[in-house]
Amino acid sequence: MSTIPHYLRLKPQGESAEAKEREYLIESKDDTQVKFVQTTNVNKFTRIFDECSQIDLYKGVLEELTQELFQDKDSVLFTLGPSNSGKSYSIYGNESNPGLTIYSLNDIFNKIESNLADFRYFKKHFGENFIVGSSASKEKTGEYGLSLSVFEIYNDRIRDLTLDPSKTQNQSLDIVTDNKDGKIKPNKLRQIFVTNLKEAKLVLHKSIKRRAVSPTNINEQSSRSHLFIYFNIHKVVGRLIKTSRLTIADLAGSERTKTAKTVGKEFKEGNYTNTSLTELGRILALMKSKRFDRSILRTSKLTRLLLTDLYGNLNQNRIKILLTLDPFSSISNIIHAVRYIQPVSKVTINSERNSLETITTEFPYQVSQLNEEVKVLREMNAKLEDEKSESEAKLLEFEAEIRREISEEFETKIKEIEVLHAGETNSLKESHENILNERLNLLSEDYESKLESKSAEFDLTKKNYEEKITAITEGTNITSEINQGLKKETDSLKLEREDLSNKYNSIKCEVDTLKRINEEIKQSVKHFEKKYLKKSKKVEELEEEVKILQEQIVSLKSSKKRKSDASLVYTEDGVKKNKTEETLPEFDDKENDFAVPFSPAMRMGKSSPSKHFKFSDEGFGISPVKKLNFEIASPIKKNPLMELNQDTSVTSPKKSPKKSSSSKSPSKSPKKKKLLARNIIDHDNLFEDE
Ligand SMILES: Nc1ncnc2c1ncn2[C@@H]1O[C@H](COP(=O)(O)OP(=O)(O)OP(=O)(O)O)[C@@H](O)[C@H]1O
Repeated sequence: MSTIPHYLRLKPQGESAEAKEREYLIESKDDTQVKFVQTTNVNKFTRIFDECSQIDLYKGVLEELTQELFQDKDSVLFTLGPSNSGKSYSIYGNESNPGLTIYSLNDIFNKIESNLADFRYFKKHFGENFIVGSSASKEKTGEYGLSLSVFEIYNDRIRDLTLDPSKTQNQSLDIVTDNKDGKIKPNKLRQIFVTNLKEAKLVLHKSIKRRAVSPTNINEQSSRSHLFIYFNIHKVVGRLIKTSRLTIADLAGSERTKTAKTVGKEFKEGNYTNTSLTELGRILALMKSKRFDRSILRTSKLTRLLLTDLYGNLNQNRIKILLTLDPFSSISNIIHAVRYIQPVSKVTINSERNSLETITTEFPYQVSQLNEEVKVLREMNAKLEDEKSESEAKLLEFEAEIRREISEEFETKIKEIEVLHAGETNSLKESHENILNERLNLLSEDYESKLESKSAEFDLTKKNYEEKITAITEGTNITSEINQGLKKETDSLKLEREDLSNKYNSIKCEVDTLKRINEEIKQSVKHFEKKYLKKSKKVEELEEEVKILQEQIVSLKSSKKRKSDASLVYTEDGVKKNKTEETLPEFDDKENDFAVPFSPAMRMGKSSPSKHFKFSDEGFGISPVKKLNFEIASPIKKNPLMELNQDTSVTSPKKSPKKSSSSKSPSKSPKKKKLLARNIIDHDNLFEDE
């Protein structure tokens, strides 16, 4: 006979100066017993771990349970202890000091990694709550598989920690027996299939991070929930899947709320924790009693999940408890925590390990019988489930039927009541109608008299208005006459305005024409002025030439006189006579005054006058000077516009109508022809002038 294995781990003092100042609360101790200060009792443990490494703890506590997983044995290890005493450290550890779970996983994978089965077997068996990662391979032909489940009990609610917290805010899973593996567990709890240590560590790390923690006076990151980890080893046996489970539970700190100085939410959490731990202690104590009833486990979720396994496995040594204490903390917390473990130390169990193997070899018939029984029971269970759902459906139908019947019953009752009250209603209706009629009569009389007085008033008002309308109509007639007169006047004014505007337009046109003419005249005057200046220049040149000619004439005259003097003969009467006097005509200097039009070229001695004028001995019938005189005088006397036209015709030899008669002579040069034409014109003009 022995007790349930229960271990104590003592937290080391720590290196900080503050830690070193703290009092050591252990009076005496060895490998299995410890006595704390201020206490009289000696506390016994299966083994006490002081200043031990993580691996030593694993080997001393969990290694055995891990190995037994492969012998189809379920195991439970849970840690107890005040806050900050090292429960989480022992179970998970840290990067440099991995905890019990990591060593256990490492051992599991060492066994199964080369013997993994195709995950589809497990998926098919467990269904939607069996989660397979992308790294899982189908090609495996081994027999094992490992899945992890992580959940917490927080304020008596169960939450799956493998799910995102946003999806599990108000989650509270029920506890059920899973038909697939026959285990008690939270309903729809996810099982995460992992194929190597790295994956398994990741699942653990992620899930533990989601655990409810809050600061207490003792620990900044105090775990406020009971955390459960399931290592499910699945084994393919023919067409069956066998599952054995290792449960590791990290229970919330068992410190007294007074020491933890918690308030509000934390105080409530503390109460839940303490209640569940007290319940755990109570049930552990009861377990040794013959009066123990399995139904007592149902009192809390913690006891149901932990002690159902404990109860079943009690005699098989597959349950272990680890208490962690900090011997440098508070004695009251230590005593408080030890109190939970005391009942366990008193529970004696059969040291003979009645494993399944021994049972199978010793009682093969009974085992096969029991297996048959289990099979039948499972079938019955399935049938009962079907019946249950059928009954539920029937219940719903039945409920609907009852509702229908009740509503029909109510309807008939309502009708009966209506019939009962029909007579009463009619008499009431009549009396009400009478009262109403009387009131209506009174009201109508009153209204009629009021209506009469109002209609008289209306007639009077109507008459007044009619008179006013007549007066207004008369006034309207006068106004229309005035309007007509005004209209006529307006029309005539309109006509007048049209007339005036027409006149204005024509005057405007005239003014525009005059302006244009004026502009043309201005242009002509300008043109003429230019021409006049040109001609004046020409006149000056001609005058110059005339002067030269006159000088020549004078010299010619004097030479002529000399010649005539030389030919003079005295007549009988003493008068000097020219020898040729009879043949020569009388020559009046003034009358026959002429000028040879020398061009500037002639004056320069480049051309002789004889080239331009033909001096005939027969006489000078036409005087070019006359023409010159006319040309000088005419621009001043004539209309400038006429002058412009004449000038154009004269200066343009092609257009001149007079040119044709004189230019016909083929013997004459163009210059001579021009001069000849001018002489003819001059001749005509001379006659006109005369
Ligand atoms: N055996 C040990 N060796 C070294 N350090 C330890 C040991 N035990 C605990 N610690 C340290 O003490 C601190 C508190 O430990 P831990 O968080 O495990 O306490 P806890 O009991 O889980 O507290 P709570 O219940 O409040 O969550 C941690 O920093 C941890 O590293």
